[in-house]
Amino acid sequence: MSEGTRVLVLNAGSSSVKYQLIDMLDGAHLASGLVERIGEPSGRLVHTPHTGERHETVQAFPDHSAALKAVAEELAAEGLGLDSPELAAIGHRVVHGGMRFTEPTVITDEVLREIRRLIPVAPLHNPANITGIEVARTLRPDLPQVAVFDTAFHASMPEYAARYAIDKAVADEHRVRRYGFHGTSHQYVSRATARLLGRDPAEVNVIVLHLGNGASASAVSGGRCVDTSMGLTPLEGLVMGTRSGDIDAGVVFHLHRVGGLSIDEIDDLLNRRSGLRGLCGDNDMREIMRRAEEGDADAGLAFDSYIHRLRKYIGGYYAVLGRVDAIVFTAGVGENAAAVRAAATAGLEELGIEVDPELNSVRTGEPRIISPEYARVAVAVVPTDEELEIARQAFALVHRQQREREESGASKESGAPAKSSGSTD
Ligand SMILES: Nc1ncnc2c1ncn2[C@@H]1O[C@H](COP(=O)(O)OP(=O)(O)O)[C@@H](O)[C@H]1O
Ligand SMILES: CC(=O)OP(=O)(O)O
Ligand SMILES: [Mg+2]
Repeated sequence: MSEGTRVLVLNAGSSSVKYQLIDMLDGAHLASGLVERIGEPSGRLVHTPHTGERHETVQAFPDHSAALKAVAEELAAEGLGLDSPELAAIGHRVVHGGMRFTEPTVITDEVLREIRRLIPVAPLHNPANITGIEVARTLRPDLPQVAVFDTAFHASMPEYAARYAIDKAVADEHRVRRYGFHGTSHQYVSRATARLLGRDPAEVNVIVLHLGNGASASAVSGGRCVDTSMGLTPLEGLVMGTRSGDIDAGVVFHLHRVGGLSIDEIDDLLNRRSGLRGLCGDNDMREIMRRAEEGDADAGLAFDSYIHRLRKYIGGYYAVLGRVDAIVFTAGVGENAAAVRAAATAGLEELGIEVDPELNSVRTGEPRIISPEYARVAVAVVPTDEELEIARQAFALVHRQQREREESGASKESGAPAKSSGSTD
């Protein structure tokens, strides 16, 4: 076991890899970066060292393996290579953990098989996560590789929120239930919001709106998730960049029977050609707001549909929680789009929800409250840091296992019965 204090976190997406190297002694981000457009003729690696200038490399990255090797070289050039004895673990974001993985887990061959088995319920995400794990294992086979699951935080949802109202036997046989995603972000942001309010997370009720490319809402009560908008797959819920969110399941039958589309075509339609992109051709909120401002009707409708769905979830989770202490916006759109925050909360004064236009327009990377002081519900913007949360959880697990091994070694030497390894697999 290494004495290292650093964790490399990999968040491998379908065509990108985000990474961060974090020192757990002080939480310092030693380096971070992003490889984009993997598999395309022209890719891009943006690397940001702890000190010094961020720099870009434009070149083709034919696959995830090439991308991760380039990341390893960037880190090595700064003396932060993957061969460093200071690395304690590599933490991986894994999107779907199914029923089984509700805790951070050291990745064995068997764990990897289970993550692979879950590909059909996270087709955009789990395959990339697996590639990241496989490449990292070949680069550092001796290091613990830890999976932190997007679904884990939502495992606390009560059955009545997690169940679909369908035949129980069919649901059980195929493990059809609502799992929820972006859990690492919802967990991190809900806690950070409690801190921002100067309150104990165990006391506060928060509605978290994670609005990135994928988007989800959650209702968090006393630090535990009680409902979330994504379901069996990351398709349910809010209107997203390219995903439809909530839809009548009858649309699928209709498109198949009457429209003649195959199931795979409908899958592609709802996951990749719907949401904002489906409504107006663009999936970047910046571009949509610009077009809407210029009077483009499709962009205007896309924006309004996005906001309408968001408001339905705010209202729904208000009722689920009964009392709301804070509504918090996070991820690319939530952190940056003041117009989305203003529109999502407009006219809700009767519910104690109000946003101060001046506070809302401040641009900073710091967690902040944007509601007036007198408002009953605090409205906040809290930048998410999934990578830091993954690093914390991976490091804590590796340490716990090391301590348990040491204790069991000591008890064997003293002749006392050994404790179990406490592995979470
Ligand atoms: N200044 C901005 N204004 C509005 N939207 C923004 C801004 N910056 C980023 N975004 C939106 O954030 C999205 C990406 O969010 P992010 O959380 O990085 O997504 P993901 O992690 O899912 O890739 C982009 O698609 C873009 O629409
Ligand atoms: C689960 C999910 O939607 O993730 P992302 O936002 O990274 O696509
Ligand atoms: Mg994200």
